[in-house]
Amino acid sequence: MTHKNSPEKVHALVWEDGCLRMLDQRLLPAEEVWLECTDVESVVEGIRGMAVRGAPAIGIAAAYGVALAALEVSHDPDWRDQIAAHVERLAQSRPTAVNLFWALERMRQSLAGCNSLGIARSVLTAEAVAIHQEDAEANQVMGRLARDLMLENASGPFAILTHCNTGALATGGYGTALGAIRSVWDAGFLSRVYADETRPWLQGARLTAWELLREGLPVVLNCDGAAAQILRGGEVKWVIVGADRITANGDVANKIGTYGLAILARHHGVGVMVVAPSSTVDMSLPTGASIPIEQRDGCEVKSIQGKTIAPAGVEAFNPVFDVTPAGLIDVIVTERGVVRRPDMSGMARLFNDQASGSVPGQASQ
Ligand SMILES: CSC[C@H]1O[C@H](OP(=O)(O)O)[C@H](O)[C@@H]1O
Repeated sequence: MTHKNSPEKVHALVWEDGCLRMLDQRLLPAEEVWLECTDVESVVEGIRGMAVRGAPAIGIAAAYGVALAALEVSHDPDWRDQIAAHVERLAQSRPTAVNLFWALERMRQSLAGCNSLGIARSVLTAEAVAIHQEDAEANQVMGRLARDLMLENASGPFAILTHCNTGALATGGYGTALGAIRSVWDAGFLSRVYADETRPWLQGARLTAWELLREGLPVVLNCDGAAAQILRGGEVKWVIVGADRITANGDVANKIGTYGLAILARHHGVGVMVVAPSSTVDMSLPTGASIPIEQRDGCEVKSIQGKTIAPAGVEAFNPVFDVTPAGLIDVIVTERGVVRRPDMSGMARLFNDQASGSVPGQASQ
């Protein structure tokens, strides 16, 4: 077991000599265990089983999966088809985060330019590393943009509430919503950050609290049901979340519970900010109604880390994302810029190059 996480820097994924090391987030915060992925199937299982999760991190892992595919296939005449079949397997791992399909399309385009397996092996590895690095850099840019926007009207430190985990564990590093929170903290304007526990998978309790506590940020863990009372108190100025897919009109798919949080925030006059890189934008879908929402096994609702908390026979409803309409979002921050009061024209201004539908969004049937 190799520890790659230092107190100041957390990684979800580490690529080393043809091996993708994946921090198994299912075991956090109790244990830091690294899975050694040397074939595509282990990456597919890691994404599907949520050893790695978080929209950008899923895309990055899938990109490395394609690089592993090139290393895995043999020098047969149909090597290109074999890689394409592995890409298809990766595309089936989880349906909602468009970052997965965006990354796979970028790897497909890199593969198309390779005329030998030897070249494909080095080109695809370099492309996956680039996707990883670009995401980490985008998060730094978004952190600055979000911080500057929040400080526009700030007379002093303020509190933020966040949902799920959008930190280094969900991205190429630093985080999206958590990147914005880290940037406000570094500027001396963060009084407290409330982290929703985020039932049923507990990304907030197990991951966000872990990330922020190890860096000394003033994180307070709360039950999802306490968010209304917290927002009513007036201390929180912003609800900041990530995204798994943003459509052409600014609708946002994100962790289940985000929609309700946005309604609460609007009711209490609290700003709603979505922070997400352009790899999360899917201009091929006109509204959030077309976003495929992942339904996971009801056992995730009826148990916690293997301990049953509900009668075995009860039916469970477990959609793990919901869609927040653009009208409930005050601002979307991307590395390309900021969209205030998001709508079709605001999104097109920044993402017109994708408006042609070139983004491979797997729309629901
Ligand atoms: C940086 S965006 C992370 C995004 O992904 C999470 O979902 P999951 O943990 O199921 O992959 C959640 O929607 C976060 O907002």
